Amino acid sequence: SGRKPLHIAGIFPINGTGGWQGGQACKPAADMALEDVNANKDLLPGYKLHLHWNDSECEPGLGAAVMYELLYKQPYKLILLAGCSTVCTTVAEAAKMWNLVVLCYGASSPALSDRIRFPTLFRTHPSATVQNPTRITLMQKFGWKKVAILQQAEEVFISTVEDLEERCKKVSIEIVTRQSFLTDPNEAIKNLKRQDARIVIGFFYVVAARRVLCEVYKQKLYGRSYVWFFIGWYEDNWFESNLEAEGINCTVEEMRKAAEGHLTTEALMWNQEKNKTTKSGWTAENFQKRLDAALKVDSGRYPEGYQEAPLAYDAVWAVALAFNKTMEKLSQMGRKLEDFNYTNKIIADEIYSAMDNTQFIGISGRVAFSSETGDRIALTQVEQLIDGKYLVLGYHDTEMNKLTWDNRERWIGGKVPQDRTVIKNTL
Ligand SMILES: CC1(C)CO[C@@H](CC(=O)O)CN1
Repeated sequence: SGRKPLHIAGIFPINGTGGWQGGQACKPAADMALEDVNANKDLLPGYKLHLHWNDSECEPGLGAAVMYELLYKQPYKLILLAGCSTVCTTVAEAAKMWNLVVLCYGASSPALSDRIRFPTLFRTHPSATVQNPTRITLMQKFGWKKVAILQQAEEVFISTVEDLEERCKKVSIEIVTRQSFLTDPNEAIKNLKRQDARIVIGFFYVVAARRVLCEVYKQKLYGRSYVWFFIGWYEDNWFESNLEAEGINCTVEEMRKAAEGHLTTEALMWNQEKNKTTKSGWTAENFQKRLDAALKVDSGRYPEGYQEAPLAYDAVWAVALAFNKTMEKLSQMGRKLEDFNYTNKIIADEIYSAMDNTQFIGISGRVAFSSETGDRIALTQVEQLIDGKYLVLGYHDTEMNKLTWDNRERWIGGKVPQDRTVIKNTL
């Protein structure tokens, strides 16, 4: 095609069993974006983006080895895409030695917001802390000033809870107790009961969530006097699947009873205006049809990372838009993007500032990065499990601190549960 190549590196978690194998859907989504970007006449005229990639299996050690290989093998790469928090932590900490911008499409860990440790990191995947302002807004909306925390002892949850505690303090919401567990939640839940916790914010992966829910049933910490917040990105029927396999000694019925009425918060990864055309020319709806065909999901089996596929697609678009801006700027300085060779700080700084200012409407919604942390700015969604089905209750825009609410919430006792035992005056 006679177009000059612009080489980028990509690390995707595809095989392996530990962590998140989201590359299974994110790599095909990135390929779709490359196709669209290279077919777009207005973008990178005279150039073609080339993606050189490998599998990290969501293992940081393998991710580091794959990164060195991608960087040391000619040709030089201009930017590094990566997924999985553990891999992004490793590659983003090293990337500054090559003056490389790193763009993570699948990393939720709050630790990655540390600009000192990760000076060149950007993410199209929101940090897990993006849900905290939404949790606070819900507590204020329903008048809950005393809440409890139940968390699994994992780095991502520890730093998310620390952020939530800081935010609660600022608005004088009291954390009556913070219980954590490694794999068995029973003792922690017993402590919640002992402290008469009524509003509990949960932070755990889905396997632990099933153990929590069964123990909540056994200890009767559910129903009209309790509100549980769970993370919203578990699969829809998480509370009634895998019970045998995971040795959960509750029936589906008991799990449903304990789960009824709980709230969830999650970051939005698919543009809610399904038929609004995005920068790529696709609507989220048509993108989904195209992705389903590419992944052959007619069998109903969705590969891991399906939820996050728009984040990988938009990451490639962000690279193309940032490179476009960089090339224009560099040509005024008599330099060329393709001359970048890991030591040219001037070109590296132009790539950085172009990425920092990149904003567009993507398949995952408005894409923009916070200047102080490189974090994705995102909307969150609130759902409630009503009659065993998740219902969207509303959306929260953390930037504008605006809650869009449909008033569809339902409480088992017909009224909002209290955050503590209300002592009726006996007079
Ligand atoms: C929402 C989820 C599942 C959170 O973990 C991300 C993976 C990671 O942070 O390692 C992928 N997206």
